[in-house]
Amino acid sequence: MKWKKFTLETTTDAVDYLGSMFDDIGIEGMEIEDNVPLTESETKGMFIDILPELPPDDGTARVSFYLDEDEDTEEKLKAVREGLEEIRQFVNIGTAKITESETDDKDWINNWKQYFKPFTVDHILIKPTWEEIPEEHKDKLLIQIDPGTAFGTGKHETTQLCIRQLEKYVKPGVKVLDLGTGSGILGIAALKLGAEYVFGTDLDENAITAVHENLAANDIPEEKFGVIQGNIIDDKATQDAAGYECYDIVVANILADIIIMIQKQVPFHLKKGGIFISSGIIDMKEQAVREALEANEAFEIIEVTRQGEWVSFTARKK
Ligand SMILES: C[S@@+](CC[C@H](N)C(=O)[O-])C[C@H]1O[C@@H](n2cnc3c(N)ncnc32)[C@H](O)[C@@H]1O
Repeated sequence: MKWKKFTLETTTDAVDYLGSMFDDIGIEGMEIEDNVPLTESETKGMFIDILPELPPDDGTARVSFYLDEDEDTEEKLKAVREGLEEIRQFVNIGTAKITESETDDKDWINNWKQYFKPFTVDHILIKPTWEEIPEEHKDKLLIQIDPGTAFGTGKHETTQLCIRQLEKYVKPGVKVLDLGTGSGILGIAALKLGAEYVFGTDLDENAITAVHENLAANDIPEEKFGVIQGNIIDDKATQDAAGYECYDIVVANILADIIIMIQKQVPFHLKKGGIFISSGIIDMKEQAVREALEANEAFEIIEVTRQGEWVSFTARKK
């Protein structure tokens, strides 16, 4: 589908009003560029390690919206301009200059799919659900994935670090807790490697749908993989749903800062002697995670693995 991109120069005070005006006239979605610092909870909700340095907030904002090439652009822009005049009555909307900055052919939701091709991690073949099995990999252990809008194609170094540790520690019949399950790729890998049952949690509601779809794609019965939206760090309902001291392995591929918090809770869910595989740790945060694990009397670190700039710690519950 072809889209036309329009960018409006405005103020941060006007942004909320613009959103509601766009809704009213049927423009779906908008992109906001401003220099307003993120709040602590916004930062926590983002999957990034290092925040970019922003120039000071000068109260200006650039708001972009997209119109389908086939719709009547002039009519929509007229409605936008009328809406702007109404908003101008009660809030400073800045210059309100609109520029058509780009015409592009994009399908943002699906474009990434052309770059997701089958690949192997040791003897495991990970392939998108829509691709054929390459002839030369017919003998591999197959995992089929469509992450949808959740995280986890398996391509990321942090996921591969976890898969390799799962290959090492999953024995037939084990129970696995997959924290930050995303597409469910790690839980599915564990089941394919012989695990009896997986329980997954994620903050992202899209993960729940993705896990169900990927279970179906891999012919895995739903009862083998329970999944809920929730935060095991501080939510008692999520902790109860996961259950206590019943897992042989806990795997968590999340950010270093989250691993530091989550490792305090993990021993309550692991059996004695159980294994905690943690990943998502950028090398500059390795020492901080190491210190947290060493300070946790329940754990002894048994292995540190690396891929690129990413680090994974494997610890055993004493
Ligand atoms: C890097 S992705 C990992 C996805 C998948 N497990 C993989 O290895 O490819 C991290 C996931 O953790 C989730 N997440 C972040 N904080 C979390 C928390 N406190 N509890 C559960 N999930 C969390 C994110 O929503 C995201 O889906």
